[in-house]
Amino acid sequence: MEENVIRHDFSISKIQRSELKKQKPMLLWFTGLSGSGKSTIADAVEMALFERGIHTYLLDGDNVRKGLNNNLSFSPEDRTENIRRIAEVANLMIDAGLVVLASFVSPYREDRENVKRIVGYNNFVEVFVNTPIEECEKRDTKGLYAKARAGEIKNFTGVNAPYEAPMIPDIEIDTTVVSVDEAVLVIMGVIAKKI
Ligand SMILES: Nc1ncnc2c1ncn2[C@@H]1O[C@H](COP(=O)(O)OS(=O)(=O)O)[C@@H](OP(=O)(O)O)[C@H]1O
Ligand SMILES: Nc1ncnc2c1ncn2[C@@H]1O[C@H](COP(=O)(O)OP(=O)(O)O)[C@@H](O)[C@H]1O
Repeated sequence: MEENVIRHDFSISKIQRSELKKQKPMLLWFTGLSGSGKSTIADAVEMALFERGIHTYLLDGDNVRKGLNNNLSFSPEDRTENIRRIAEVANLMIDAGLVVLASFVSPYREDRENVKRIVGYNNFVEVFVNTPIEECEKRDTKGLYAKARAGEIKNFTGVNAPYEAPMIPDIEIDTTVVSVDEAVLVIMGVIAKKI
């Protein structure tokens, strides 16, 4: 089917949309265990960008797994499809000129590689929120680690499903030693030159 779909060349380009917004679009990808601090830091970075007049959008579990991807489970195949769809949505948003922030466990290295392929390596910044599992489990903000330990969740990342850490992330943050404000400063420092 796909071979019969022929792309139409529209008049307004990605570059023109980006110039109108006076910003360079990109994807800031937050990966890490549940409870590591991805959403908290992504939220704070989005606020910092917003205050500087940057047009953003934050993709995370609430607006994706409850909507677009509400037919997907946490099996390896469904996680791969989850991340693929998110990457395609992020790519459209990049095309629209936005700075996109995405906060997903995204435990598989190959899935994250695929995100880079889809959006383009130059548009991608990987933030590894590398908080030790002991700390994530102590926080247990949603009570999910307790459920997973009790055997009530069968493939919970870090407990009974793998997390493949990035080899060379662009930014790495351990929230046991870096505060939210410090994390924002580090991230803003790295992306300031790119936007
Ligand atoms: N089995 C299992 N493993 C990991 N996480 C689970 C699971 N079941 C539910 N949850 C909750 O769903 C959030 C992770 O969804 P993601 O879409 O980010 O996961 S993935 O990227 O497809 O692996 C994750 O949210 P965060 O805590 O924000 O990371 C969990 O709260
Ligand atoms: N330095 C920090 N950075 C980010 N979150 C932190 C930090 N210190 C404590 N926390 C707390 O850890 C929890 C992280 O939860 P959340 O951001 O939802 O993680 P995730 O999105 O990775 O599941 C929040 O309750 C947050 O207040």
